[in-house]
Amino acid sequence: MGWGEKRKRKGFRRLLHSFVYAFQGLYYVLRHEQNMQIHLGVSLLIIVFGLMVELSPLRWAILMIVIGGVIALEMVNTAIERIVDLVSSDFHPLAGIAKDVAASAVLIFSMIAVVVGIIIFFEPLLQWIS
Ligand SMILES: Nc1ncnc2c1ncn2[C@@H]1O[C@H](COP(=O)(O)OP(=O)(O)OP(=O)(O)O)[C@@H](O)[C@H]1O
Repeated sequence: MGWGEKRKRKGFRRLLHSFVYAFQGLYYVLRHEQNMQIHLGVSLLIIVFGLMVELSPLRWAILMIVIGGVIALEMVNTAIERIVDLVSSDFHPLAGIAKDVAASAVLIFSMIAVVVGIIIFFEPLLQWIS
């Protein structure tokens, strides 16, 4: 079956394959991207910390959105890096700009995630200590 035929698949099989491809992407970034391993490690620590201080459901929801945002953005960054490498294996200023801008998107969101994390944990941490 050619690539064009595969793309025409419909229904449940297509849905199943979409999940398989998505998990292949997840496996790839987990294996090859050090930043992703760091994000995931930090996220797991924060989740354990959240369980310790017994965050409220609303605080959990915000925390999950922020953690998911950082991880998803890191994946989009990796995808952009690979596409840039595919279309421009030579040095090119535009290739550099594309990678730098994608990386700064992760940076900005990560910095905001830290601020949101401080806001979320501040009160529960004070109560946990006292
Ligand atoms: N083809 C290119 N042309 C010009 N500059 C590039 C090119 N490729 C990378 N760069 C510059 O080098 C920086 C690092 O690129 P690289 O592909 O190593 O990204 P990285 O974030 O280190 O990737 P990884 O997460 O896979 O280690 C880019 O942000 C960009 O400034």
